[in-house]
Amino acid sequence: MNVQNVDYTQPDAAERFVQSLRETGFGVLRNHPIPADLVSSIYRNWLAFFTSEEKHRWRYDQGRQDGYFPPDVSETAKGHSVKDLKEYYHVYPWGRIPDSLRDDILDYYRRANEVASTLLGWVESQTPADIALHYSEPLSRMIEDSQQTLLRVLHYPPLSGDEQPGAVRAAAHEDINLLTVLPAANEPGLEVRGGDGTWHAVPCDPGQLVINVGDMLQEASRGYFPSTTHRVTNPRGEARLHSRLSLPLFLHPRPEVVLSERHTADTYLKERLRELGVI
Ligand SMILES: O=C(O)CCC(=O)C(=O)O
Ligand SMILES: [Fe+2]
Repeated sequence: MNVQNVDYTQPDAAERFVQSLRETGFGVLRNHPIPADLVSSIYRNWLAFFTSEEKHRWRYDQGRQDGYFPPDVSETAKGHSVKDLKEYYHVYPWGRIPDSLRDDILDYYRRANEVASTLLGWVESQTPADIALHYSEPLSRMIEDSQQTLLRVLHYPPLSGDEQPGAVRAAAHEDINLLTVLPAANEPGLEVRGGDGTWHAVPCDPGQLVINVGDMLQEASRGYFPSTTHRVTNPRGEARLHSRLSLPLFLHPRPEVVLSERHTADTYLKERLRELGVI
């Protein structure tokens, strides 16, 4: 398992990055256009939000799925029985966002979507012709004007010691969407499973971006791009007392986009959300 760390500004960036996605389902980018201080200010301000009682006023709406998801409703990964040790906030540009957090998070949403669109262009241009002919439209167009693309602000609280046995920050799972764009978290823990079943830390220094393939791209590329299993492990030692923040952007096509003969983006998403028990 060799997740490549690619300089976004180099002429061979598209080729090296997409090869890493093909071989590992993951790629890491440095020298990308998203300002590191925007990410660190988002982490700082949202940590304050998660550690205040105000968050409860922003509880999510079951139908719209925007807002705050407390630890007792957060996800149970497919095939697992214990809930992940996390709470999160679902940001959509059309959704509810606390006023003081709004400008930064929407600025990030816009910038990350712009980078994502470039990356989908790279993926498209590096897909062999016999696979690309099955894409129902250009990959970057699939997310254009999509209202479904989800920015999740994730908070993994410090461990208290009375967690349920077997509970982890994020149990092994695959992402549902096309690609996930993830700036370096403020603490380590993200791991990807190799073909031989062994776990590998995803290298990601501050300021870098991690990108991974989701099930929808795997579906649209007929398995050419693998949606690999990943997890977030519990910290040990003194790090147990640290909060961990991360900020995955899950790129979701417009609902009517055809992914394959079996699925549109909408039928695919609904099937997976039912499995997760969140709808
Ligand atoms: O927190 C992370 O680093 C990854 C989170 C993740 O994999 C997810 O929310 O799907
Ligand atoms: Fe994930």
